[in-house]
Amino acid sequence: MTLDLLTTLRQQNPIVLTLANDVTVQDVANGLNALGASPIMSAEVDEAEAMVTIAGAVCLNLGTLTKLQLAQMRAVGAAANRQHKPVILDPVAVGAVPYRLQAAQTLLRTVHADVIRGNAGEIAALAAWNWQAKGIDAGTGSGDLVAMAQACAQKYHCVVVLSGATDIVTDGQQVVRVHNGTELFQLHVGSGDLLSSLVAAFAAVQPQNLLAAAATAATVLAGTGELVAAQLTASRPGTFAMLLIDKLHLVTPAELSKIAVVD
Ligand SMILES: Nc1ncnc2c1ncn2[C@@H]1O[C@H](COP(=O)(O)OP(=O)(O)OP(=O)(O)O)[C@@H](O)[C@H]1O
Ligand SMILES: Cc1ncsc1CCO
Ligand SMILES: [Mg+2]
Repeated sequence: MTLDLLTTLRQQNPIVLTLANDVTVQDVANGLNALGASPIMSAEVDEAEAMVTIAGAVCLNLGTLTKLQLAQMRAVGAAANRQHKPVILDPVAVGAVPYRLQAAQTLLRTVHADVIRGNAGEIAALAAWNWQAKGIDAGTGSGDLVAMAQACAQKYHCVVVLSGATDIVTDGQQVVRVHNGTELFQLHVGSGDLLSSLVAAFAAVQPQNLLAAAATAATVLAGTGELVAAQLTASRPGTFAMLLIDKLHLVTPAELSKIAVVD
């Protein structure tokens, strides 16, 4: 993991195609843009191939899925696999809604996800581990989160980012833990959606090392949130969300290096 990748990202300004959810689409677009990537969203299956051609990576977010959107995700995902563009999957709420878990599993049979980014409840569901997810939130469960993330990565032959108080990034063997962050992320809906699209942005500039790309994305978002939280005198989720966008634009690799707790 190197934070110099943030400088590369800002120099290259990669196009990130996100098939977003209806709830957080604007936060995701603004977060990507503020950091230094170039967001594009799409809702039309017929433009799938052309969209993937101009993108450096794609993020498929299941947050408000419909049958139409699933068909679009199959088309975009297949095109990205063919064109060797990294595919990031955000399996929103698959731990809470069986329909979603089935939809994600079906999608993963035809599309290879290079990175899956989810909270503990979502990764547990994909790995078929016992857990009680709650809606879009991680929910409760016990067990070794690292082993769970590794099991999911091995099952789907991909990198997994299991986010939470500690973000766990693994390719099934190697493990990177990012200990930065702030509880304010949990009060701002869509922090995870943004993380998934930032993973895509870093994957676009470092496609040959997705473990490092994902770990850098996790460190940049968690570290930036931590820097913002340190400036707030009370728990203010609205202000946090606004200042987070500003700080994603201004934060430097040197600033993040000083506070990063990564092992
Ligand atoms: N308790 C916590 N302490 C510190 N940071 C946290 C905590 N919980 C989550 N984060 C950070 O929040 C970001 C989003 O992760 P999270 O696990 O909340 O995603 P999510 O559940 O998919 O969120 P959402 O559903 O709102 O999109 C990550 O950068 C993670 O490090
Ligand atoms: C609240 C919510 N519902 C579906 S997606 C979403 C945003 C968090 O992923
Ligand atoms: Mg989420």
